[in-house]
Amino acid sequence: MPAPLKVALLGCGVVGTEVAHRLVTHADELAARVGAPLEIVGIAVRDAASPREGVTGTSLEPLLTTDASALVRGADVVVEVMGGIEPARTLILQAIEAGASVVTANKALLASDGPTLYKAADAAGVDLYFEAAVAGAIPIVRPVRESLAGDQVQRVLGIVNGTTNYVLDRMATDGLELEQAVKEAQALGYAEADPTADVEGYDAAAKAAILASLAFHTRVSLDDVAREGITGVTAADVAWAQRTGHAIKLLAIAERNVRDDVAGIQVRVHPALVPLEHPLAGVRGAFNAVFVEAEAAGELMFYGRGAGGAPTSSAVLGDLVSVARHRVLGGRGPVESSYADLPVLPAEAACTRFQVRLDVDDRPGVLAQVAHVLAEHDVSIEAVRQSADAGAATGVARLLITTHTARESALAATVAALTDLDVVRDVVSVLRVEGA
Ligand SMILES: NC(=O)c1ccc[n+]([C@@H]2O[C@H](COP(=O)([O-])OP(=O)(O)OC[C@H]3O[C@@H](n4cnc5c(N)ncnc54)[C@H](O)[C@@H]3O)[C@@H](O)[C@H]2O)c1
Ligand SMILES: N[C@@H](CCO)C(=O)O
Ligand code: NA
Repeated sequence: MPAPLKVALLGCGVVGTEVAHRLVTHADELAARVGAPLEIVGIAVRDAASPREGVTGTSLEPLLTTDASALVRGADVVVEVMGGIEPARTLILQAIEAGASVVTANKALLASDGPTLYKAADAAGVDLYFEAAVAGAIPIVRPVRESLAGDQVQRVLGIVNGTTNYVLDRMATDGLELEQAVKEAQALGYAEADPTADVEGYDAAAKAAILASLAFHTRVSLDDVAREGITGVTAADVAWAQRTGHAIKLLAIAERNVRDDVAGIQVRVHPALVPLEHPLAGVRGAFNAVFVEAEAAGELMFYGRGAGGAPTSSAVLGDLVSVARHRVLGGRGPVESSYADLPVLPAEAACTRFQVRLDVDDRPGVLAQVAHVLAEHDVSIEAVRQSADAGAATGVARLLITTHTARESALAATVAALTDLDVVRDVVSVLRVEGA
């Protein structure tokens, strides 16, 4: 068997500890799969003296170091699971310059500065793998980068944030308000003490940017993603969604689109109504799923755990085995593919169906006025439902309007005009309908 490959781990938290353990526990099998043993040469942490469950008192403890820079220079493969932009970015670049291949789980870094890393890896002739950065354990980066490399991806719809999926699911199953459900997610360790990155959609937006880059061979960064989190979703929205045969999901959407004869792509993250018959509607709890529509393959769905130490370590170790095999056998994996260079179209160009809930005066002619506003803005109505809803006051009717496909900008103008009508008391909610 060839000499061991030196593996440097950056970070020994939720993911790093699991990766280290599995490297030790399954050392023989991993060596057989790679064709060489994988030897951990060090684990970089902020404070080597602080006690760590599963590390302190084990054979891993002497490997802890606070000198990450020195560690990356002597490695064959660097596994970055520390997170954040700096020093992760500098350390990855140092590793690449020193000729090491890199495996990272860092979606935030890839979505903000991926091209710098890809370019450096390409120039140095080393691998940069990142399966764990999107939807944790679910194989999705590799299927899109490799298995679908001969196809034309048209659209990707993903539930890529487990925390928000858990929260929305709890709102649906027990009628919880958002705040209550977030507290529950925090108690279970899904949501951070500061849940902003999850509930405001930043985490999903980073993953959307990475998926869109891969699917459409185009550079897409976090700034290109139109983002709306779930903080505006109420228990009433969820109940109404159920009544009309939908689930509310936070979706990451990347799709081909055409605007003013210009072919481009659209990347957005927002809560959406998904018909209960759609496979994404059945993704419960903290699970993730990515639904891909490709020209030849048709519809595909990838489902599993998007977070957690063990599931995420599965993706990290899969990447580690791949890049290590390349070092043993020669060759490399795919490099960045951005040849298509499609423009990222503005959010207002997105086309989808909408469901608008309105409280209006309950008297003759009101429905006609409302319908006229939609017609004026070229928004076609698919269905209208009127109910004397519990929550609504006397003399007030609640209208639920579902539109045919309309442009985001047309819908926004419609909602503004509806708000200005005297007969409209309140535009209670506007939700996009996806996957229909
Ligand atoms: N936890 C998950 O479920 C999950 C899922 C997918 C991807 N990820 C990604 O994996 C990465 C790690 O996540 P985690 O949950 O294990 O984080 P964590 O906070 O549990 O662990 C981070 C580790 O990195 C170390 N570290 C941080 N900054 C450092 C620095 N400047 N110098 C030295 N060491 C430093 C910390 O000491 C700690 O050991 C992140 O990029 C995250 O986005 C996590
Ligand atoms: N916080 C993320 C996990 C890491 O990306 C989630 O809830 O899915
Ligand atoms: Na993944």
